[in-house]
Parts: sequence; structure tokens; C-alpha cells
Amino acid sequence: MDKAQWLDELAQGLSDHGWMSFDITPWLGIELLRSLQHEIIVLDQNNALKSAGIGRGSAPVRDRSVRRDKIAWLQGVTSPQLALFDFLESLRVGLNQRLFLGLKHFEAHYATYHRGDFYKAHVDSFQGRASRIVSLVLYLNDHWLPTDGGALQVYSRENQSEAGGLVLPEAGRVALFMSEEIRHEVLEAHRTRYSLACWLRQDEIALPLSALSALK
Ligand SMILES: O=C(O)CCC(=O)C(=O)O
Ligand SMILES: [Fe+2]
Repeated sequence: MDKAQWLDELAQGLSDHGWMSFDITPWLGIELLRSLQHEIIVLDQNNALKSAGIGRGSAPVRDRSVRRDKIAWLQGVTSPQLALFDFLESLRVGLNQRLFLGLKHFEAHYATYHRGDFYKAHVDSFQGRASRIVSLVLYLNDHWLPTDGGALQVYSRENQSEAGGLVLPEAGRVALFMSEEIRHEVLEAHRTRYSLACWLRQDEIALPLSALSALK
């Protein structure tokens, strides 16, 4: 299969079911996967990931009953991040060509869920702001077992309370889904769980309100 055919499959999966899961290793390459894995482990060891908020703007709410992951936004400064950004750009263009989503850019963050951490069921777009259109989560863990917890529970597009599938966060596995349509949840992890979450967006990144008032 060449990359165009692969992109056809992704577009088909997104329009038929709203989500899909697959192994991205053949497209990303094992070396890039290992480099990204290495980056997040080092960031975690250096306490460089911070508690994630809910919503965006000047004061994202940090509610530990909803989500407990720690995150670090990718700045695209290291060579693995640049290589990943190249890949995400080709995905953005490929999906636009096939699904006419008007995706303008992407953002990505590393996330660590330590033992006991979870993210309750949610959709990925902020209320009143249709900005995140496609979500892609890349997992970075070796030898993940079902008993390690931490699976991504995906709910069905047609019935948001019906389970649609379970994705184990094994290195190279990806969950790809429509940000607004697919409800999903990270089940409690029983060991440290590394991942990289990306969003393809229609808008430009909005400035926080406080920054806008400074522009007046
Ligand atoms: O890590 C995952 O499997 C999903 C994370 C997630 O839902 C999010 O960051 O919005
Ligand atoms: Fe999410």
C-alpha cells in the first residue's frame, strides 16, 4: 500500500465510523517512534510535564476529578518533533484533499498518566468553539498488557453511551477520531502511560481573552 492509498483508508474510516485505530509504525518509522518515546521519558524524568487544564484561555480549570494527566506542548524544536510535524502536515493536507475539512494547522502535546491517573469521558472540542476537528493519539509504551489498565475507551458515534472499541496504548498504535463526534475516555492506568496527542484544527489558535484586551 502506498501513502495515498493509506490516506484513502483513513478518510474512509473517519467518514464511515468517525474513528479508527491502526499501527502507524510503517509510516512513521521505528526510529522516529523510539526518539519520541525517548523524549517523553526524559521530559517525565525531569518533571517537565505539567498538570493539564480543562478548556483553554487565561485560566484553564484544573479539575483532578476529570483528568489527571500531565502534559507538555511540542514546540517543534527538536529533530524528532520536526519530523513528526512534517508527518502531521502531510496528514493535514491528505485529509483536506479527501474530506474537505478545511484543516488549517495542528497542535500536539505529550501526555503522561501515572499510576491511578485517568481522563473521564469527554469530546475534544471546547464548548462554543468548533476548532479541533480531528484528534490523533499516538501511544509510546512497550509491552502494554490489558491488566495495565489505561486503555482508551471509545464510544460509538451513533450512541454516545454505547462502547465502540478499546485501544491499548502500545507503542506505534494510533487512535484517530473526529474530535467533536467521538466521546472517549482514558481508563485508570496501573502503570505509567506515555502518549502524544495531536489535533488538526480549522481555526488559528485563539489568543486568550486577556491577550486580546492587551491588543486594544
Ligand atoms: O491518551 C488518550 O488515549 C486520549 C487522551 C485524550 O482524550 C485527550 O488528551 O483529550
Ligand atoms: Fe480527548
